[in-house]
Amino acid sequence: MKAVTLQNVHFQYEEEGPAVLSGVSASIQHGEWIAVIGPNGSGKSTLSRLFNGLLLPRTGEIYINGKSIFSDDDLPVIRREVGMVFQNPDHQFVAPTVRDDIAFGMENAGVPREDMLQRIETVARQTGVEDILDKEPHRLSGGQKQRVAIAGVLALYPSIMVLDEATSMLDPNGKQEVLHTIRSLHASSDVTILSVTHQLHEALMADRVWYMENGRIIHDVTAEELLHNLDWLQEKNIPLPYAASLYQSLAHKGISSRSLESFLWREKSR
Ligand SMILES: Nc1ncnc2c1ncn2[C@@H]1O[C@H](COP(=O)(O)OP(=O)(O)OP(=O)(O)O)[C@@H](O)[C@H]1O
Repeated sequence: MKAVTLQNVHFQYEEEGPAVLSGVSASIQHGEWIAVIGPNGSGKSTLSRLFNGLLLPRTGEIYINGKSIFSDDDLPVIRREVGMVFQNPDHQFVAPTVRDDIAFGMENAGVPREDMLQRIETVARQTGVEDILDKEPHRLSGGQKQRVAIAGVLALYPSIMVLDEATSMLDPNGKQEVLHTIRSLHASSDVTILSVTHQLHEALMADRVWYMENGRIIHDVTAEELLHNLDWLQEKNIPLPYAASLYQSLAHKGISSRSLESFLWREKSR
């Protein structure tokens, strides 16, 4: 059974409005990390919001861990199984301290108190927020806030985590902190990850990349395949990471640089 199956999914926000998703079919294996890239307005965020039924397709089917998003019985289960982290770290807090904030979702889900304490400890360690549990969320840096948001989602033991441009509002340090957290989560757990991003170097950290255009996934490739199609990426006006752009310039001059290629791979697997 796949973690996610999308079958010919169509979506539009208004009855007579334009098609936003036009026949999306794809699937994700358990434990896989998929990054979604593509131009503004191509439907990336909309697609990510279908994963936990925040939005429902007009037509088509979505199965999450084998359960249909259209089943009234399964939808509440799906909502528990899919954790969402959004772009703006300031919009995700409800409690006066980090600890209470992580506990909030668990209280709503009826997690027993002893389990809650244990889970807070575990997810705080996973996201590196152990030392700020008693702090007020609004006093934290952007990277810390997003890691607390991820901790709150992880505490509910999701099997799928959707991150919609979770690093885009962060400074370079904050981005690094959050990416480090996602990478170690991917390496150490079997949580399935879908991350929407405009940054190619972030997308290259994933196992597979979906490139969207006009409401369709027009490329579904491994990160390796993407790295070997740098010319195509440039045609699509996707800014290349510096090392990739240097590699491409040298390749165009007929200089093949094995050491730069291995550097790119080291960057990817770091
Ligand atoms: N709530 C909404 N109501 C109506 N139209 C919407 C709504 N949200 C998004 N859209 C439209 O749907 C299309 C896809 O938007 P979406 O945010 O999914 O794209 P995106 O690829 O995530 O874009 P970006 O990279 O700019 O975030 C756009 O044309 C957008 O204007």
